[in-house]
Amino acid sequence: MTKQNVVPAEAVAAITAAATVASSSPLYPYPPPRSFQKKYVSQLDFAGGMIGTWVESMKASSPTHTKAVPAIGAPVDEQSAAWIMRYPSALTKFEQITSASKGKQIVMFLDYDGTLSPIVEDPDSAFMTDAMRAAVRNVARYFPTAIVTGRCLEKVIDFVGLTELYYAGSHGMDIKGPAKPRHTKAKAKSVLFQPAREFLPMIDGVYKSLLERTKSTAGAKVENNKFCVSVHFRCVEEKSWGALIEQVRSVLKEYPKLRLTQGRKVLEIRPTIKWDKGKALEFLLESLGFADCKDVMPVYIGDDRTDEDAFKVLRDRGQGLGILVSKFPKETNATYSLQEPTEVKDFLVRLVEWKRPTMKSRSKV
Ligand SMILES: O=P(O)(O)OC[C@H]1O[C@H](O[C@H]2O[C@H](CO)[C@@H](O)[C@H](O)[C@H]2O)[C@H](O)[C@@H](O)[C@@H]1O
Repeated sequence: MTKQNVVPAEAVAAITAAATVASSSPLYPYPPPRSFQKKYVSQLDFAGGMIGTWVESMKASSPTHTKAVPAIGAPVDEQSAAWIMRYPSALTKFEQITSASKGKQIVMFLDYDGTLSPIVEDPDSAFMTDAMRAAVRNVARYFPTAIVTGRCLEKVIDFVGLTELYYAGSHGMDIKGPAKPRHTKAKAKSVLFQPAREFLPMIDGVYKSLLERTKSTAGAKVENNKFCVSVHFRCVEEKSWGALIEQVRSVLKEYPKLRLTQGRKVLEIRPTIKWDKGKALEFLLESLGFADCKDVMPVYIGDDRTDEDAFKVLRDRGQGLGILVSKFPKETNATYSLQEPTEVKDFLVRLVEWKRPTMKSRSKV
């Protein structure tokens, strides 16, 4: 797990300060400022006085006043225009993306919630549409494709329903490949990797304790994601967020080997190992035989803080590109943006349409 997902006390203070600025700025702090990312890798600072700052962090990551980026063709205000110049739409820059991929194998990495499925109140009802499923299926015919998610493997495979994909569940801590890999350069073998296996009994224990401890908070939902646990506060009244974080704190103080990070109206509890979606991306590229390969172009599409780890890996490698799914201007390590899952679907469909004639004309040569 990298530093940028951890939201320790001092970073939270910075977030709070930045959030004040955010009322006059189009950007809300996401991820926390870099100066605060380095120091805190695994500690969970939950001293009594920090509850308030956690609540501030929860508010800062759930903005309600930020202006949405206007849809393509709609009038654009100055601030959104500056953001969209910096992170242009992957649809309007489609040709730029495809020409960058000339001579290279695209490998597609897709986050699930907020990327393939719209964000909904009930995590068990976050279904993807049939049209999205068809788009992902078609993409996987032409490019090796992996779903990289905070969800547990079983649930996301159930939601997606495509056996031909690679899956990295539990924020990359549970990786599984298709039974019959199609595109791999490496000798075909099924991939299975679980770097946090030893944490399974601990995660089970913390899940049960969190279920018990948070049951008095109306709307709170605890989800067991096998190698990590999510505590959802989307349906918790804001006035109860402090009580909820205190309940989570009281459980986690018994588990120094676990840490707390934050996603979209969700608190995520996971092992302190240095493993994240970025590491999962690198692992999968290696498994596919593209470890030190120059002619590969990984494309990662995601909407959440945890996806920033993968965007950053691509930036640091100087290879491939990240596409942030967001209706709101955010700081990001991605290169391009898309506003919502329907635009993700449109992008995937265009990619297949672009690849299909290329494949046909090649086969005639
Ligand atoms: O890595 P992801 O695939 O983006 O998973 C991150 C979390 O996604 C889910 O929660 C989010 O989506 C829910 C359904 O739309 C929504 O109700 C919730 O507020 C969001 O945070 C999932 O339920 C979590 O376990 C994942 O950690």
